[in-house]
Amino acid sequence: MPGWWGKKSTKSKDPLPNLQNSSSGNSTKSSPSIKNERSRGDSRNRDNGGTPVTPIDSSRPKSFDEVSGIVFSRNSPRKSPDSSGYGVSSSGFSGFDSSSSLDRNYPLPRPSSDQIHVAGLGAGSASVSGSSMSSSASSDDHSNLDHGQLGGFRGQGDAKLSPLPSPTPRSRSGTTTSSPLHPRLAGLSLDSPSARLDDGKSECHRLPLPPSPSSPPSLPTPRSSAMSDCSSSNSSKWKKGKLLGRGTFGHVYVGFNSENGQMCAIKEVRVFSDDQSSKESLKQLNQEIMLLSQLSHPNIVQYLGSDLGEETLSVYLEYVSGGSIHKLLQEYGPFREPVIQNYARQILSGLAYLHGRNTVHRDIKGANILVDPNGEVKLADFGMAKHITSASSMLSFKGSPYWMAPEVVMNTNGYNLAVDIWSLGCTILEMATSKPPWSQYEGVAAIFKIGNSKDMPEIPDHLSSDAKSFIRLCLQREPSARPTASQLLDHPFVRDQSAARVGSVNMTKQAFPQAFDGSRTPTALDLRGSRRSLSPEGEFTSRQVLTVSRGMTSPRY
Ligand SMILES: Nc1ncnc2c1ncn2[C@@H]1O[C@H](COP(=O)(O)OP(=O)(O)OP(=O)(O)O)[C@@H](O)[C@H]1O
Repeated sequence: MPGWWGKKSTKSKDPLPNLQNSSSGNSTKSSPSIKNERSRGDSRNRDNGGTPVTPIDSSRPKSFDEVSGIVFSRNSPRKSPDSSGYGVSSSGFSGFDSSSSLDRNYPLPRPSSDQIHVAGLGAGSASVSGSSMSSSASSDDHSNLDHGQLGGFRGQGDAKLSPLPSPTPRSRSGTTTSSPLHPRLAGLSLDSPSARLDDGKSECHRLPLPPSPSSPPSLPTPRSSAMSDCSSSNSSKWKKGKLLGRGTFGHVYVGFNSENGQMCAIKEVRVFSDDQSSKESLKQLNQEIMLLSQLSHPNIVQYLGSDLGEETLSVYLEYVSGGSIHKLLQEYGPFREPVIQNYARQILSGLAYLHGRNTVHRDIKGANILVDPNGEVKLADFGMAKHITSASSMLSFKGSPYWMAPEVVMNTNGYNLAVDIWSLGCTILEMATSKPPWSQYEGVAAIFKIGNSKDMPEIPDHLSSDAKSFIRLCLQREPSARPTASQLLDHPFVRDQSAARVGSVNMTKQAFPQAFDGSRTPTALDLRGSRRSLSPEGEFTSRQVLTVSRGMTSPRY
């Protein structure tokens, strides 16, 4: 066991930690989870009109859920398993040398965040994400929110409910996108349990332009067909296919456009039930729409449009048929290091792009990272993501416990983009072992390990020194000591382009050799991949893609 691991984690020897006696000595952290969603200066739960959080009966043993007001992730290892930068400079960072002391206590520069926008709705405030947790004593980061920059559900007709003006959202075709939100949806007050569209009819709204460079030339682009055609509902263009999976707030189906042959993923949420959970679902999905609609990057699942129907809100997303990293781990076991390197580089690339837009994902983990048949990795599930401001780092307590950064657990001074770097480190460990760090501990003990101990999660010995160095950098307890995503792109673990030259295709093949049985005919979307390779040197030819995509079996859903 490497010395820097600190003391060995001993399963369940720790009594359930008394979080009230947190070592940080901050009285507000007695129960990190309950209080953390509160905005500065306002501890009331705005979503429930200031109703105080139900006190916990201290006279009996408590589960973590009770202590924290948090319900654990469906992906929690102790729960049922998941059924479930572009041109970013290193901002003065001098690079990595794996043999140096960088991975110990190298004083790394803080991520630059000159102007970070607060754009998120206070999603998830009143309940729980299935793959994540959030405090129930939520306001919705109101103190951090600039509603003038985000469309939302606050107040019908509220002039503040405009989409983010900056940075100007552009589609991959370079055209400025319009608001993804139906005006009436934007004006829908979630505070009113009876909020409905006037006529209840299914309508479409102006949609952002799709990634035309990736669309097969022989096929009409989504914009030229379903995506920008507001004369009829998007839903009439997309036929709902098989169920891909269930999230906390709805179901995800395959969608097929019988007019142009394209496929998508349809995330569907029932919207007009007059219950809090439905409103919460809608709110979270709206947040995801607002954020995703402004993003365009090969390593981020592309938003294609949305459709508000009588009873459902459907969000059309790029279909990533390989399933999540979590699912691949479940099916095929731990990944080999070259695959981890390749995936890590792509995740970092997506994160560098996201962080360059001052947006934090907040729920990076294997279950929220999808993989294409050609090995292209996409960040998904932006329900937790937020734009943040440097002046008001977030205080909300959201994310998935085992992937959660110490500052989120303890939440002494809020947190920032660096939480995603911690979660990336956890995800790399997840890829190497099929389990997240601290998975040997039950929820509250894991939270204690993350938040109150100085221990480093166990890093497998079989990993290279570069990999270990990379993971240790990500898992620096002091957020400011963690490198930024763009800095990490210079780390030898991911900088080495030999893996990229081999190409994502071979990486995938190497990772899942049993999946390549030659049985599957390549699709148009497979061909699309040949024009979308991230790596400058690693562009693969259509032939390569054809060779590999044939036979990549989809994970079982
Ligand atoms: N764009 C997509 N392409 C292919 N599959 C997808 C896509 N988006 C989601 N899925 C799959 O659909 C299922 C449900 O996804 P969803 O994002 O709703 O929930 P989740 O991430 O499992 O949980 P939660 O939203 O509660 O965190 C998952 O299995 C996920 O892998």
